Amino acid sequence: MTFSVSSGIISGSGKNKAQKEPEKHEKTETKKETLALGKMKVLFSEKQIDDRVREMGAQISKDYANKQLIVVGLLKGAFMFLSDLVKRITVPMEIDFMILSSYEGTNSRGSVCVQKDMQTDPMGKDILIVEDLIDTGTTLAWLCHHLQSKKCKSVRLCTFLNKQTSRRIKQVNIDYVGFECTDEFVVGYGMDYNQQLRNLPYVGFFEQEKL
Ligand SMILES: O=P(O)(O)OC[C@H]1O[C@H](OP(=O)(O)OP(=O)(O)O)[C@H](O)[C@@H]1O
Ligand code: HPA
Repeated sequence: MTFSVSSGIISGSGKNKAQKEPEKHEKTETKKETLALGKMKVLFSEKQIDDRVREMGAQISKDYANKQLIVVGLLKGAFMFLSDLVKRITVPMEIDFMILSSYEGTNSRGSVCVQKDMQTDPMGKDILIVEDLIDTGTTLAWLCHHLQSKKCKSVRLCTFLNKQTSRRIKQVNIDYVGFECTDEFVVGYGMDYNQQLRNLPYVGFFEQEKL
């Protein structure tokens, strides 16, 4: 697949993402270029995703009968999964969002900061955190710890993808997992490559071309 983007966009500073230095241009206007990112391999199709999300929704509906459910989506990555998932949950709920960002140190990504907090007071509520993927575990480990101080009635974690990776540095208990996922840089269904490709309705990765 070739993917046409402006050099300014593709060279963004996303963590754990392939980095590409912007080309230097004499003129300041953004130059359009076509980047060959390799062939897209589909990991999870729309049909597989739909089937699994329905199953997850049914399970969550059972588990949260008679509870005060607040579904909290972590933006941006979880937006598509959350929107599909809540349609399959049949118990009453509130929906809220957070934006967290983590910083890379020389060896680890330890610090997380809240860019946008949830609007609902979580005290006494049953919180279900909805995430697109867990990689190092930093984001969810930090959030669990953070919510412990908020006197929630319960906190459970739901992730669409659980990456099988040696980069996992924080062990977190995940209550609901959509799919176990190989250690590829995945895109689509909310997940990005330098902020692009979130809109793909399936999950894929770019196969490295053999030399
Ligand atoms: O387990 P971790 O190593 O903490 O990584 C997982 C987080 O990283 C990605 O978010 P990102 O910060 O790229 O933001 P995004 O959701 O806006 O894509 C992903 O969406 C998870 O939230
Ligand atoms: O595989 C990934 N895709 C998108 N964003 C990510 N952040 C960590 N891993 C990934």
